[in-house]
Amino acid sequence: MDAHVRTVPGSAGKWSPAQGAGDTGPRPEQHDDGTPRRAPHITSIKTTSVCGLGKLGSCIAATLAARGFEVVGVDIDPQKVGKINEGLAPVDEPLLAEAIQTGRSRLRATIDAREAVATDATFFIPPSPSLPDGSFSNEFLLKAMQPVARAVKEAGKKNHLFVCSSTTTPGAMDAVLIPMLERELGGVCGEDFGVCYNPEFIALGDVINGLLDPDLVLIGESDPESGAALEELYRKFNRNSPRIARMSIISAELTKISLNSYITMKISFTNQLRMIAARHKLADIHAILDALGNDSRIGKKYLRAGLSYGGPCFPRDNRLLAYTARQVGLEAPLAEASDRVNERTKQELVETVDEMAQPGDTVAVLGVTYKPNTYITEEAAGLFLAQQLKRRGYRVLVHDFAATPVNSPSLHEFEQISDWEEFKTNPGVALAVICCPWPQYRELAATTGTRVFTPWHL
Ligand SMILES: NC(=O)c1ccc[n+]([C@@H]2O[C@H](COP(=O)([O-])OP(=O)(O)OC[C@H]3O[C@@H](n4cnc5c(N)ncnc54)[C@H](O)[C@@H]3O)[C@@H](O)[C@H]2O)c1
Ligand SMILES: O=c1ccn([C@@H]2O[C@H](COP(=O)(O)OP(=O)(O)O[C@H]3O[C@H](CO)[C@@H](O)[C@H](O)[C@H]3O)[C@@H](O)[C@H]2O)c(=O)[nH]1
Repeated sequence: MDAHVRTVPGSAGKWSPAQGAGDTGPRPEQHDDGTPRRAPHITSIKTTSVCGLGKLGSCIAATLAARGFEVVGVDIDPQKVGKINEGLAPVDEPLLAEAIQTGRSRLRATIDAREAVATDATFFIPPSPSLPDGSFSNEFLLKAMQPVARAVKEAGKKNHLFVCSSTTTPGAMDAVLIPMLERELGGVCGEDFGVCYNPEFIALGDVINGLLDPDLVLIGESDPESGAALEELYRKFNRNSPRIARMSIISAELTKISLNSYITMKISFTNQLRMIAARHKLADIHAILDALGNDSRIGKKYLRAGLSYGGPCFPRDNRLLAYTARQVGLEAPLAEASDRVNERTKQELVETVDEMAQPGDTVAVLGVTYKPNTYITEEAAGLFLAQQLKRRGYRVLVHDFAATPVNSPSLHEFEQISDWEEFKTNPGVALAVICCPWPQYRELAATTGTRVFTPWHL
């Protein structure tokens, strides 16, 4: 069987939108051989469990509890479990502590995954790190799902709903994760138990509001009953009335990475245009982008001239689309070009700074996170610049409003600017480069002897 287009086991052939309760048409009552189709008997979801209480999972658990659902949180990290049980936020995220307080009477956490069995549905949200070929590892999802499946089997439970919220390689749910569940449970997915693929479109720093008021809820479903149960949960959970898009699991896996890949394409287009405009003395990239953004087909969002995109999602989700194309014998030149332009954007920053100063000079790199309001430095332009300048023989000072050597160990190799209040009035360096648009950097005074380079045009 083609691992990337798996038929729904036990249903009449390939999943089609007509089988989704959110779309039109009746669900198939029979298999191809005429035997009656069973349904997994999933009804209303009142109690939930969330496996993986990290940056995303802890927010899902807390907001579910805050919105009235009973929640059991599961994590292999006893510290995160302990924090939740003490009513404290296990990760730094605005509004998370408040959500935990609001839902405290309905939220508890454990390291014992078997406790998830007592709930109607389990959301799985462990890491799915990138592998060197661009695909995402299934290892943590397999390890998180397996004990829950075993416990469901031991309990003789028939109607558990398994919801995967981690980002997966398209095809992995059907080729790897569902077959594991079928083996462990000794049943057929979509008949004896249900599976949904349900990634969230949240941005770090705004996760709680992003979960409660999303533009889109995406549900890939093994069968209409499972999709309908999850849709009903979201109708109670969301504060707005978002579009709930229901589809096959492979469609949802492709939708998830396509959305991020489309936006990275937009950012790279902007950077390409910025580099072209920079070669024309009278061209103003801001005037150009402002005009372009007025066309409703383009829009103003993510059309800001700045630096490269970074973080834990955009770069790797875009590369995953290219991997997914290669797996079916195709190229994804747009995704690959976005990646190349992004790498070129990083190099261009280093070259520009190298033209403004010289090895031996002291350069302050201000903002080493991939965006404001987070401590994450993964694939951040500022961190890349600091590393490259140090290699070229500059003395590099680093500052950030959230990232420190403690929460971002890659900063250990740099001298830190610890007192921003003092530095901002008297920088005393050859050059200061604002690599992340934290608004506080607007306060940086232009003083004699210090040049300030602001690629984000704060
Ligand atoms: N952070 C984001 O902005 C974001 C956004 C959208 C999607 N995602 C996706 O969500 C997933 C998780 O991301 P994250 O940033 O929350 O990761 P994270 O590393 O912050 O958290 C993962 C958590 O899972 C726990 N864990 C690991 N193995 C486990 C197991 N077997 N059982 C239970 N818990 C286990 C870890 O201890 C950790 O607390 C990834 O697939 C990521 O791509 C993340
Ligand atoms: O005009 C812009 C806007 C943003 N960025 C950069 O884009 C990156 C990502 O920013 P943002 O989207 O705010 O943060 P993320 O937390 O990475 O969220 C993205 O990745 C998540 C994980 O997949 C998705 O759920 C979200 O929808 C998606 O926005 C950052 O480096 C920004 O500097 C730009 O370069 N130009």
